[in-house]
Amino acid sequence: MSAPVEAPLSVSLVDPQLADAASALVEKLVGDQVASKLAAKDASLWGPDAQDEASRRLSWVTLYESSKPLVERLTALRGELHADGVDRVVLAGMGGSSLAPEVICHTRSGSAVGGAHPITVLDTTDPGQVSDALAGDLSRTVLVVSSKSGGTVETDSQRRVFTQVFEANGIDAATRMVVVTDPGTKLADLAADKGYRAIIEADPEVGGRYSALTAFGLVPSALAGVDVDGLLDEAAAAAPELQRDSADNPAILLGAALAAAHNAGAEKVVLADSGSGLIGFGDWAEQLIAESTGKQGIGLLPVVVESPDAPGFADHGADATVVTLGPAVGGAQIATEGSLGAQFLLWETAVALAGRLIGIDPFDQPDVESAKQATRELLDGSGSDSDSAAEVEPALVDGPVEVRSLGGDWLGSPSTLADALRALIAQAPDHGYVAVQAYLDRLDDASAEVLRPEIAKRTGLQTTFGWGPRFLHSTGQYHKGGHQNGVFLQITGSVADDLAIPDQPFTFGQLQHAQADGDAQVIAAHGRPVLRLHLADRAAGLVALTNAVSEASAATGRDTEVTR
Ligand SMILES: O=P(O)(O)OC[C@H]1O[C@H](O)[C@H](O)[C@@H](O)[C@@H]1O
Repeated sequence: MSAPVEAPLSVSLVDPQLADAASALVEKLVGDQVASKLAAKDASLWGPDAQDEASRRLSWVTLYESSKPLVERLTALRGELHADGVDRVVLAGMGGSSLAPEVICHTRSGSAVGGAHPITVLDTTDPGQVSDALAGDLSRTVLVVSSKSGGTVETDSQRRVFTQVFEANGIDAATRMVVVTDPGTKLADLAADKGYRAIIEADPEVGGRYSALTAFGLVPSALAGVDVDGLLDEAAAAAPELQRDSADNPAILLGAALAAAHNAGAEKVVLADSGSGLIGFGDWAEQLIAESTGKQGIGLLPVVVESPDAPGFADHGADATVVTLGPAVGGAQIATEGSLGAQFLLWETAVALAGRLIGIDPFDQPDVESAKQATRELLDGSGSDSDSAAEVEPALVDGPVEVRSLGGDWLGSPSTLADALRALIAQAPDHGYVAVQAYLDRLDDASAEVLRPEIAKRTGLQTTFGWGPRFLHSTGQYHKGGHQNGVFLQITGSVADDLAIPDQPFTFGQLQHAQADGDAQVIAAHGRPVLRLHLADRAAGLVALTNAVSEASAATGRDTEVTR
């Protein structure tokens, strides 16, 4: 048992106008006793249509207790693996099955029990990035295969290739596989059949994005050396405060403020870290907010920015609410502070409460499946090739960048990449947003991340950045289900060395491109413009693209840089 945890948790509504707008909603939540009803797992809180789903999705409110028995088992498993010389943890998992352990491991690497151990999170189909993970020291590697549904194609593909490469290196793959999944999935059956090292069943009554404190968050983190008992204690220490029907309950304040902002047209939630010490928390919150609320044409769009100084934060417009994780700085309207375990529970509770106030079901994700379906059809050949972005002749080839468009006849006849970017930006309505979707290698092509602040600075539009296919399991729901005012910049890249997926008729490279094509088709079918840029040379293409963004801003009429 860890030492008792003092977990000061606070939400400050710094902006008086927002605090004022939120106060009526705070009163309503308190009067309706929503916090205590949620603590009692009352599934009726989101209305009759959501009740059935909610009745199977509320175990997250007490995970700080129900996950405790896992701790001992995980400590023992880690000890056994270490005794075998296995201390490199690779995690195969998407969305809710990898975002929380990534934050936990990075945040806690300084406070790990018995010394920190690295974790490699593999939430990608990029052949280069998967190959790099395979090139690590396999003699010391355990693969945690995490999937609630047990059927996610990225995770299954990673499991297949690791199995093959373990065996090729003379390692019994079954001894290196730890599976986390819901009871009764086909992954659970396969793991039992093959005699995998461990099968850890997760609580099926918790959805993926609320599963930080279930086996999905705890197994990889504990194997990587994190004190997960302490994390649960942090959440336990915060719980009484979050369950109180009181106007100073931090979750009530945060949920009411987000809903009040949404209802006043400030539906983008810009998240910047201001010294919280929680590394990557914004990426975890992004999935929680986008998938929980982005549906029925409304919702909150999370925009994770580099710092409170980054474009989109201090210079935000009336369409955005700016939030610091950590102390309020740089014009923050809301600030949240607290330990990691406490902040997981705070944000989960606040988003569930905001969902009630906005009028959506926070536990479903009705638009995620459409892109998966389109990808499957492209891979099995049942989709029409003419629907595939890759099959369309480029409108333009500018140096290393091939330019195509989907979602209407808006591109015209660009003569440069900068023209094409201008045409895309011109499609954004006032208070719209730009989504940059990079189907590239998150490590080797990391320079792509500069596109977000550059585009935001030069257009004055809120701009998000996501690695594909990672974001499909996060903001992907919002893009299709939320406010339909986005324009989409999709980037794919050439594949130098493709990687086969054992016993599948497609490679990682083909899967990655089919995921890009499938999502582009679905977004275009919603009538939204997609500019598809294929980088025939990734490094040169990213340089050309960054230059084109500066060039394009000179004539978009949206260049706010000069006016600031
Ligand atoms: O854990 P899995 O079943 O593999 O699912 C991984 C992810 O898949 C989908 O995209 C869902 O929308 C996400 O909420 C989920 O986290």
